Amino acid sequence: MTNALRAAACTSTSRNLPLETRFCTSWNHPIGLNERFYPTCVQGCSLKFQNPVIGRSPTGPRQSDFAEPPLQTKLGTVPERNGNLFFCVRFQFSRTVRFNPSLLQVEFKDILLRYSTDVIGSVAFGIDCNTVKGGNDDFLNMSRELFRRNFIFLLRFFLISVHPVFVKLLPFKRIFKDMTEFFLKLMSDTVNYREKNKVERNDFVQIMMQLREEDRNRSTLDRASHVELNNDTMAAQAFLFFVAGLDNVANTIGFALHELAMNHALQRRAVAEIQENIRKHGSLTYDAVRDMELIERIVRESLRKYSPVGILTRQPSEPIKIPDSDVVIDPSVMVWIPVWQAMHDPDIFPEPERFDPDRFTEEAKKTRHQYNYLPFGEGPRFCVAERFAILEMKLCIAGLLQQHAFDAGSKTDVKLKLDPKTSSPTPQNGFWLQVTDRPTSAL
Ligand code: HEM
Repeated sequence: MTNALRAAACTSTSRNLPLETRFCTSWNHPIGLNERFYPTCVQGCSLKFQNPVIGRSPTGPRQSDFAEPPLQTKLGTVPERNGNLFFCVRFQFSRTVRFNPSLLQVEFKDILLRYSTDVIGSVAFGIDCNTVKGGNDDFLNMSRELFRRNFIFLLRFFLISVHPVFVKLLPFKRIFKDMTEFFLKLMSDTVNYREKNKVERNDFVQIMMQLREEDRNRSTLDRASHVELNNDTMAAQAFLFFVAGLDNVANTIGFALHELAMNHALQRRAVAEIQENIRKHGSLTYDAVRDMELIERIVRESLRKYSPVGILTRQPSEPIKIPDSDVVIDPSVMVWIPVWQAMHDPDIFPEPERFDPDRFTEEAKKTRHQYNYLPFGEGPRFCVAERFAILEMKLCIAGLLQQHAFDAGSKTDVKLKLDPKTSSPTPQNGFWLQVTDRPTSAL
């Protein structure tokens, strides 16, 4: 048994994860940077992994980049993407109606992947991919390639989960040569175009360009303490967003839609909340989406029941004793934190297979330890884009429910079969749903 597996085994027997308050200070991300492969976009050797001891790189994204008000302005481009999404659903809808009037069914997995690709393309790379409308397929092909479930994908995932040394040993840069070159060129073209034409957009590329400018004005000594932001490191950073923000988002929305289709009472409550907030704010604005508490609880419950992340990997920066035991985790040990298991523990979330957004009311949350629910991780390495992702998903669900009613159709797997070949829950047969137009009188 490897050290990592041993540590995982001992944490999984402990219901109160041994993270406690020192989670934020005493646990590092175990994957280190390997200069030789830097900046291989593909293996995430981006600024994220710059310095596992210090935590986030000073030039990497900051949580504040995703907090209001910048979040509000970044989201400005998302309704536009939502517009395309509705167009796509309508297109599929009219096509199915035309070909087979009895089967008004739409497969959402592909549409949602296109939606999240368009959002990340716009937010992280500053380009309009329009994949939902069948535009830039290069970008979409990259996302499909990235999540292709083949032997290399599984091997790569398994090996880097077991030990960070595999990030150093495996020639990822060579294996994913085309992908690496694609993203490096994309970033350098975008930055060069903006510099030449003095274009400014409200997106992540702009933030990185500003940080690079600030960095240039720092002293040489100051600059030497971290990696320089240049087109390559910016591409690596944006690529991390690309990896982190596609499948997770698409699947979480898909599972939520599936559960809403199976539970009409819940769907009616959700639609009532959407109607109320659209009436209050005039349309599906940022404020309207922010105020939708039930939709947020639906997203959070989808993240609990179908968490895209099964384990978190950490390495203690000092020996850590597991409370109420004689187990001490040595800093040389890599630890797997079984977040999936905690979120399916019947003592913490009774009847864990039941989809119940009310587990996330303020009162219900007070009854649990905060580390029992970790879909976005915790501590210095937690997901920088949590708030952004939640809003992106809420906006998509609210927009779809505003226009359509969802139901199970003949192609729907009422009890979704999950694909055993994937590292995060993915429905084997996609998200087939029966879709009907919601009468305008309902809104
Ligand atoms: C359903 C949506 C998402 C889930 C469940 C999710 C989950 C996570 C988790 C668990 C981590 C921490 C990994 C660890 O502890 O090792 C993480 C990190 C990260 N996520 Fe997300 N994420 C989501 C969406 C996004 C999106 C949309 C973006 C980009 C726009 C994003 C960007 C990042 C980045 C940059 C990190 C690395 C943070 C760092 O270590 O500095 N994520 N995410």
